[in-house]
Amino acid sequence: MENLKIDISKTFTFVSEEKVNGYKSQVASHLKSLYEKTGRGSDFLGWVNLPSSIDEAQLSDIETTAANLKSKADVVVVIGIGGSYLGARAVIDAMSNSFDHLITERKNPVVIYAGQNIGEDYTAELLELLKDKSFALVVISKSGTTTEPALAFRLLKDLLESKYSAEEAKDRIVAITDAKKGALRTLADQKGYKTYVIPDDVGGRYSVLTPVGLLPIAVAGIDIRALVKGAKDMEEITAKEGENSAAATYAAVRNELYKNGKATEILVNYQPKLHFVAEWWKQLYGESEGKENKGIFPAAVDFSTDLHSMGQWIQEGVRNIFETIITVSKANKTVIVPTDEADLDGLNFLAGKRVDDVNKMAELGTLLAHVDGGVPNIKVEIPVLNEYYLGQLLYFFEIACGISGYILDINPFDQPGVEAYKKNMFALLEKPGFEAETAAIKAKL
Ligand SMILES: O=P(O)(O)OC[C@H]1O[C@H](O)[C@H](O)[C@@H](O)[C@@H]1O
Repeated sequence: MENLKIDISKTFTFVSEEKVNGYKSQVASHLKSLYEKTGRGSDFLGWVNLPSSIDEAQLSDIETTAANLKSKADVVVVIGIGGSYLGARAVIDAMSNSFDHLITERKNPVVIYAGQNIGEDYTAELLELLKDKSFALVVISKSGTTTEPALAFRLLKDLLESKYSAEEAKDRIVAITDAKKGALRTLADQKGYKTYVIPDDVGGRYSVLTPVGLLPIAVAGIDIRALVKGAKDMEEITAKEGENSAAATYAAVRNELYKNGKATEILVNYQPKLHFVAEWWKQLYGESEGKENKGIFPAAVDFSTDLHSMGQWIQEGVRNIFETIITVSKANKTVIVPTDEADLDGLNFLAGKRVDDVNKMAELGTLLAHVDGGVPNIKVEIPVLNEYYLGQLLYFFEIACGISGYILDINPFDQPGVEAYKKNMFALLEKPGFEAETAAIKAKL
């Protein structure tokens, strides 16, 4: 059976193959540190063996809860931000019909999101919409104290409790949070919600294969067993192949490119369904590596859409970028370009071809043009877009991120910088306990 593959040959006019191979011994030792939990941030390595440690009981419990929510609700609102949001959305968007929200004959509820922004119009429109819908809530916060999801949950819980009896409202809420700490845990225990625990040693951005990702994904009717199996196989492949694995190669080459002035990595997809995989990847790499004044800036584009907006910059702008394409070998569905007698659009030369053939030539043509234009290219390829290969892809990026962070010599498992905005926001909002910060920030205004 085929597995995820990486091709870095189109980086070798910019960095030498020899130099990239030169990372192997340090990559082997970083992998050892990850497996033996001896490197920086070693308290947060629970994700490394997560795919192989998820058991049947956990999977069937999640499926049962998902079935319960499906039987009750037409709309399930997943409340969370950052790592408590992006993994679920990445998989749900990748595996759902592109027009899912417009499909009326449904087997599964529509999954929508809240708590990932503080837009008042978004919030008002959501509350308005839900008034007349049968809905349920999955609220996710590892810390249990993040402002954005807490605010959204307060509002949505109020609406739910005004619509249903106390007992029914309780049965329409699932909370995913810390085992003991945080306001969400206290509330969930008091109200008697069904809860799932986010393990202490799994950080938000590495939590997609815990109930954080798996429950919403299962609610959307997506096969979580195949997803976990894909991740488990990639866990095994990486452990077996070590410094020669695809993940090790990716970590090594991106660091060598970075050393040679390529400070921005652009993740490219040619399937709009992968947009949120890139958003998930941006958090994974951005929060893991952007510290101590170091780190590749993770950016993303959707092609061919963005070739008509960002393509010019990528082709001819500052030469400090490289691209990583996620390529899907075969589309799942078939659309053939028809012949048109008049051929006024001049497209008859494409007649009989699949739309994916056109997409693939756009991909290859762009790749070659960008390499010619001074943009090194890494290709990460999966055979088809399904749950199994998404599982491989997610674990591949996670383990590569751990290795890459260690090559960069930072702690890839903390995010101290995120606190700065929170502190200012609380000071500006005059949160109790922030009196000194409030006085200090007001003096700056
Ligand atoms: O799950 P939570 O504790 O609510 O955190 C949600 C997100 O916000 C934080 O500020 C962190 O920077 C992220 O790493 C985290 O994923």
